[in-house]
Amino acid sequence: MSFFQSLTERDRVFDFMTPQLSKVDVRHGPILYMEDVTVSFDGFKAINNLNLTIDDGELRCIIGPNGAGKTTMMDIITGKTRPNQGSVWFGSRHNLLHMNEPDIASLGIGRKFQKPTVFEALTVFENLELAMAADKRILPTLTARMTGEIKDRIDEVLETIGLTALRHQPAGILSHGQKQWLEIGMLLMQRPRLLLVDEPVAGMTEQEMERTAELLTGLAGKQSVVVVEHDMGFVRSIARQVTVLHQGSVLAEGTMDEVSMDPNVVEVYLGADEEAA
Ligand SMILES: Nc1ncnc2c1ncn2[C@@H]1O[C@H](COP(=O)(O)OP(=O)(O)OP(=O)(O)O)[C@@H](O)[C@H]1O
Repeated sequence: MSFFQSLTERDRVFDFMTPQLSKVDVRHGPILYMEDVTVSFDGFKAINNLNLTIDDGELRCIIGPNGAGKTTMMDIITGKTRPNQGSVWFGSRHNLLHMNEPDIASLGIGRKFQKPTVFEALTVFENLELAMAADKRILPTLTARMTGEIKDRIDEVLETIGLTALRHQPAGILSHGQKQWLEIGMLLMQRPRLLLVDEPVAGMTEQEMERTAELLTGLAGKQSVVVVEHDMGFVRSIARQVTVLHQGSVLAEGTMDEVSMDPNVVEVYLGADEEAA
């Protein structure tokens, strides 16, 4: 095929769309590797010798009581908080402790905070477009051809998040759940390899929770997804592997059934949760 023919291929993904991501090397191990990580705040160990690995394409749920260190763990992965000791690797090539927040994000680690922060006055479509344009690697090289590719990507993401019919509506009219999906879509625009999702179903209706479960389980495989969630019913509906954090360390790991039967977990977390329910 000639060079000019290759330029007209419909399904071609230009290098600028996935430049760093292909460099994440998972051939010999997990996509995320945390070993012996400790973080102290004024002498208090919010994370204490934490060991955690996430496999490529895995969907992992992280649960644990308030103050267990879940948010701090996400902050370490995204470069917001630096640990006092330990190693954190993305694939086998990228030492995240040597990188800053923007570089970690452009490597393909996306984070969804609990509160949706979509641009309410813009349409659903424009929000997705903006998420792509925010990628500094793309803006200077935009051409009509590439804009077409971005439109295709937006259509694909709209389909994934179930908002195709609402594409031209302002994001401000969306329900809480739809805003959460749109924000996940905004992260997907940049084709992340690892998505960190903080309490995605807080404040959602039952129906929205079901749709979110479908969305997250559908994303797994294509990317790795780490979900921090307090709603045990939701965790049970999506989780294959669950990690229970307690006092900054892993207390238990396994299927939801395995961890629910672990006496230590029942004592510090699930027992109290079920009594409260
Ligand atoms: N910047 C900080 N300075 C001091 N202490 C902090 C700081 N950030 C977190 N902590 C403490 O570290 C511990 C772990 O907090 P973290 O927010 O990571 O827990 P969490 O598991 O996310 O809790 P929650 O479920 O309530 O969100 C808590 O005791 C918290 O008060």
